[in-house]
Amino acid sequence: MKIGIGNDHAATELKFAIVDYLKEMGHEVVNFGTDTNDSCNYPEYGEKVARAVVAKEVDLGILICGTGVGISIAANKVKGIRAVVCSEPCSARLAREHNNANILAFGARIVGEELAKTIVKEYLDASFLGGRHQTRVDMISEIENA
Ligand SMILES: O=C(CO)[C@H](O)[C@H](O)COP(=O)(O)O
Repeated sequence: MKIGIGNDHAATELKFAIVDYLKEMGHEVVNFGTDTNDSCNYPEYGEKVARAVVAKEVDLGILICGTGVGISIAANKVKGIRAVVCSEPCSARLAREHNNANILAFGARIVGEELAKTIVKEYLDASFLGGRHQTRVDMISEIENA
């Protein structure tokens, strides 16, 4: 898959580790994040990845800030985005299976590198189950269109 990744200054090292991990797994990665530790503003990167996802320039997005919270809030302002913050792998898998989440977010100040990799793997290995879950995802889209 082609994965868009974005991060702020709190998550630069973890971003590099996740980029390497994604490439090891055979994914193509587009880096929209900062590559330095200089203080910056997470909404910029959340929006960039979100717009790439809705434009289908990438298949899915991964966002990392200090907590994963702010950057996912920013991404969720873009129509069509279902960004989720996950600090453990079960939620990451179910976010894909039930919610068809198109962006995974987590916090570099919350999860360590190995846990982050497990969260990413569970998310990417899962597939949307459709059925009753499609009905609910459609209802979320209707809220956006109201
Ligand atoms: O987690 C975040 C947003 O949810 C940011 O990474 C965090 O707020 C940055 O904080 P600071 O400027 O103090 O490094």
